[in-house]
Amino acid sequence: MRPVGSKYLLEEPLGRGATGTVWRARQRETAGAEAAVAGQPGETVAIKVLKEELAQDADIVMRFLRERSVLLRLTHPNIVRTRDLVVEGDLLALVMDLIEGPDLHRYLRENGPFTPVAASLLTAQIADALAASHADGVVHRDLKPANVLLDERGGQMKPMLTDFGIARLADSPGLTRTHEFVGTPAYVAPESAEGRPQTSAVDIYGAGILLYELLTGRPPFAGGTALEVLHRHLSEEPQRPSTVPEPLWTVIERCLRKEPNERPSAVSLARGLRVVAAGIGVHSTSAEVEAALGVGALLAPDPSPAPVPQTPGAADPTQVLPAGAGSPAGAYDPNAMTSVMPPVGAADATSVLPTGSARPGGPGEAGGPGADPTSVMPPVQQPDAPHPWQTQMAAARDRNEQTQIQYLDPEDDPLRRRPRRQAPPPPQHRPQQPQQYRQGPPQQQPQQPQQPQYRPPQQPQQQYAPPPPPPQHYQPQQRQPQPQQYQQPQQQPQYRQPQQPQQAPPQPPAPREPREPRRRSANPVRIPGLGCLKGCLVLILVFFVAGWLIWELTPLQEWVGTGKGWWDQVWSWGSGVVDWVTGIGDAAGSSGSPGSGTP
Ligand SMILES: Nc1ncnc2c1ncn2[C@@H]1O[C@H](COP(=O)(O)OP(=O)(O)OP(=O)(O)O)[C@@H](O)[C@H]1O
Repeated sequence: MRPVGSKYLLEEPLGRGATGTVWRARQRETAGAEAAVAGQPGETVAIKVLKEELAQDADIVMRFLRERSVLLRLTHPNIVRTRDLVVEGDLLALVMDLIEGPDLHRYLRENGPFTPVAASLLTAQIADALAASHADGVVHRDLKPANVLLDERGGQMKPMLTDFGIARLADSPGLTRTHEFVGTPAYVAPESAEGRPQTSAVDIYGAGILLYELLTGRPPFAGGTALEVLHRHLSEEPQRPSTVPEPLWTVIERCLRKEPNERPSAVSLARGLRVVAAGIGVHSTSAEVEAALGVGALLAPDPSPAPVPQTPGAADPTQVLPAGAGSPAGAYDPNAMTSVMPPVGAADATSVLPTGSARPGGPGEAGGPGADPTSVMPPVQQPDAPHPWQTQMAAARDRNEQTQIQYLDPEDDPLRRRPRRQAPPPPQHRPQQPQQYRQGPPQQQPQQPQQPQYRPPQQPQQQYAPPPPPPQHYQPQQRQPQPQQYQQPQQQPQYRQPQQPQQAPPQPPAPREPREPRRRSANPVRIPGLGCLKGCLVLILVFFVAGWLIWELTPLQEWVGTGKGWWDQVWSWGSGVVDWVTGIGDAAGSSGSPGSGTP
């Protein structure tokens, strides 16, 4: 179990998303005053530990801290409560209420679509949560079934909207640099896809997509590539599925308007959905049915939608401003940053700033280039900056691809660092070879004298040594053989020379006297076939001596009965063979000459 701050212990992972991993965790001790919920020791909570690249980015840490007050005060029966924010070293974490139940995405996958009434009532509660957050100036921007948890306590399913504020963190420069995706193609509003100014109406569009998915099991614009999906959001009108009642379709169609100003506010959406739910049930009265059919009149647009900064990467404080600017609770407080910083020497480890994360004057510091708290204008997008759509597309592609691909010099690639046989060195370097041979095991020396597999002089770092002696024995300064080292085959091969030959090598053990390389022959002149002739002569000699011994020491001489000595007997055998061969030659000559035929 890993501690988070001094107050929490991570127990087991519950799931993993694009921005981090959510853990089931336990409270160790009561949190400090800066936490929204102090909690009790032993209480179970959910903790979203944000990805390291988020936590290591000073901009994001500052934004996280600046929005702390917004996130912590965002309370609603249908919003997963953020209890505490922990910043500790390289760790950023949101402590939330633990919701016992699946998320809506999983529920849909396992149970199929909802009935129209159930879908309407469930979405109405989500709209309630949006209405509360929009009133507080907070736009979710990543509304989708996966971000709706179903609280199943008490035998009923209560939708709980989660991940508020995460989209804004993900939108900051640090994450944009790593091509993370903010939003999900199937739920992205047309204005977000196009890079137009966004408002809280993007959440209404998301709610319309979500409602459609609850009714049909899939979002209206899905399938194909992410680019195609985004294109469909921009150009295609959704079609009413036959199973969707007409009043409900009126609501969906209004939520999915391409023009954000034509979408209803969250408040009117919630009200409209309840009216529809009442009018499409089997027990609905005619008045309820009438009211449902006239739902269009209820879906009034939001007169003052909460704004979203246009340019990803801008730490725009207007994003945390409440709609009712000037109200004490919601007004942007230029001192917000100082208000979330603990006093120096604060005892609570959960509220301390990470070391070096808020460098004075750094990009994340108030007054720094990336986060000017006094600015109220959204920054203007640079003309040559990538279009938000491009960024989102790249991120969508890379979403599940955490591996960073970068060029690696093969010489530096440990996987490619293999022994490479080199061309023999030029003759003038031959005198060096015997010493290099002796870096191999002694038993290999005879087999390899003609195959110098060693580095050419111009590449001293690529010396190949068949056995794997320790690195220090390959330093250029050390050419002495170390036969005892060859008894260590378990050592890792080291095929590269150290890159700094000027460095003093480690003190080697006392070297043995170098042995002369073993030569196959002392005779420098090579006569082809000489070896074979010598072998034959030796063989004849052996036969002669063996025959003599047998002739003299065994009864063979008596059996043959010639009475001759060994030498005489051999001489007579030789004469007999010569006569026989001569006779054959004569016979062949006489039969081949003219007139020699038999009469
Ligand atoms: N407060 C919570 N209580 C219980 N489970 C939670 C809680 N918050 C999230 N989870 C679970 O953790 C998992 C991961 O959540 P997370 O929000 O990271 O996923 P996501 O929404 O798919 O990712 P993202 O929004 O980053 O793209 C989800 O399956 C969700 O069910």
